[in-house]
Amino acid sequence: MESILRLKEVSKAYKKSDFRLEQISFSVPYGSIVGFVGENGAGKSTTIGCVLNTISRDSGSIEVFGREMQEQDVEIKQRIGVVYDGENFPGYYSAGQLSDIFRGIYEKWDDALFQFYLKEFGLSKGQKIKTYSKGMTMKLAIAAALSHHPDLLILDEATSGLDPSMRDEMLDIFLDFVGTEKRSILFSTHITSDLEKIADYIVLIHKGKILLTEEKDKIVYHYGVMRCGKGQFNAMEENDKIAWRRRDYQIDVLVSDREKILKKYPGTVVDHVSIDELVVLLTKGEKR
Ligand SMILES: Nc1ncnc2c1ncn2[C@@H]1O[C@H](COP(=O)(O)OP(=O)(O)OP(=O)(O)O)[C@@H](O)[C@H]1O
Repeated sequence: MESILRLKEVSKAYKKSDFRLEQISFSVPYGSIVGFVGENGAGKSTTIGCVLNTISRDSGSIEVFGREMQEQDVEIKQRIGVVYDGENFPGYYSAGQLSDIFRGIYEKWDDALFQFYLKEFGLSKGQKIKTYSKGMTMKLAIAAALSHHPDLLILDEATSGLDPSMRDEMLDIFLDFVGTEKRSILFSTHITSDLEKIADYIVLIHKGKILLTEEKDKIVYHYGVMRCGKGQFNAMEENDKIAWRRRDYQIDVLVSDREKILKKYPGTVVDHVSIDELVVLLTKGEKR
């Protein structure tokens, strides 16, 4: 399948900490939303920094729109929209002033679309950004990122400051965005319920390594968690256990094919797994 973004064996070590990204490989196919998950400090922002060339990688390759991004690749950067958690713009500007600046930077800057989003998100054009609430600055950053018609949208915790109804509205906007099959989103977030709603793939990073790349529907519909006692756990074939956590009275075992496990071990309880529980089992659990 063709990809809008492809990372191959990307590694990065920081001089001032022990953290290292180790051989990160994953792809973002055209027309898809890829959820990028992992605990605090797992390496999500570092990976995104490598993609955007704000952090220099030590080795590996990154292809965007089918070609390797160079350091000052203006053409590729025109086609990427980025939203960070936190300060995206200097606070002394107003949304109206931002629009004047972006008109000069982005070839495809769309004033009408930007005005539309400002209205839609209830943002005033003249108010200084530093007087916005956190949610308002995030909405503004998303509006600005969408208004230069990017083909790839990179969201680094971009929705964490939004209330549930606003997040829901944003998810619809993101789904519309990828609807044409020509655009994609790399969506890093801790709010995995949002990914359950809109992601096509989940990429899990842990301590700088990719632990899982999987279709979201497979996780939601096929994976499961078997709740078993010691006897049931010991009777299970090793190959059926992906990861497990021992609790006081039961052991939770992550399995990749819920239906198969239910048939193979009759009378057992195998729940559907949420992305949150999957992440916990894979990052904190024991493995074969
Ligand atoms: N400039 C830097 N120098 C040294 N270490 C750094 C630097 N930037 C980040 N790190 C370290 O790299 C690790 C990964 O950080 P990163 O921000 O990529 O994680 P993350 O998955 O985005 O976390 P979070 O979910 O908390 O945002 C952390 O241990 C962090 O301390």
